Amino acid sequence: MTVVTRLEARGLGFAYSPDVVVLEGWSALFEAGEIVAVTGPSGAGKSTLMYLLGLMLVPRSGEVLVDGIPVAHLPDTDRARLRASEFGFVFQDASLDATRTVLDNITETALYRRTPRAPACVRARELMARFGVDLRAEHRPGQISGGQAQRVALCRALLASPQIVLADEPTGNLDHATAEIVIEVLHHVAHEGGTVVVATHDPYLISRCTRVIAL
Ligand SMILES: Nc1ncnc2c1ncn2[C@@H]1O[C@H](COP(=O)(O)OP(=O)(O)OP(=O)(O)O)[C@@H](O)[C@H]1O
Repeated sequence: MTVVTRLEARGLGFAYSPDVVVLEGWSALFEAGEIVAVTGPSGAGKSTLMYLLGLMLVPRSGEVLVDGIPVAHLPDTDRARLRASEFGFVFQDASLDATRTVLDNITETALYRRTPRAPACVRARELMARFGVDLRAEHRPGQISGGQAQRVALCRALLASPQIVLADEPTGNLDHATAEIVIEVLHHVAHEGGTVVVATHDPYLISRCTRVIAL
């Protein structure tokens, strides 16, 4: 696998409509081995920034660069491929498919990468055990708690051992002990050479990051 060493936002601008301008000329560099907290008041644009960095939204100006290569304006299929191979994304609301089991939710991204299901399930079960949700593998998202759903979303994001992990309020619904497990896993990703960006209000998570950027 290509080892990604750097994620960069260069002069990013984004607006949902002419009167909802969220970012203007926003730049930052995220290096491998870092856990960067993006903070700011509600509505400042943290989630929007994560969607831009995660190539789910296209900026109206500026670029996102992965290892110096501009990727924000690639065709949809190329961005989707890059997302599947290099990025793990944890959404603020977990965004699980209510019709599928927890295990299927975690392993579904393996399909996009054409990874065989059996090894994906082994890895998914390892992650579930680590986050304490292994007993919920056959449940549907409607049958688990918000904190469990958030941990399931983390398992899904980490399934492919991505080089870049973007997490929107990853400790938002978690008690201290579970948040600590999540933070340790994010540190492990960074220690292995990954780049981690978290959008958060959580003072404890912020204190455990290696750098803080305020929006
Ligand atoms: N789909 C959308 N359409 C229109 N406006 C939107 C949309 N999503 C977000 N916004 C607006 O864009 C701005 C930034 O929203 P965003 O969710 O990125 O902020 P945030 O900093 O993550 O907030 P929070 O901390 O409350 O999650 C807000 O004013 C929000 O109302």
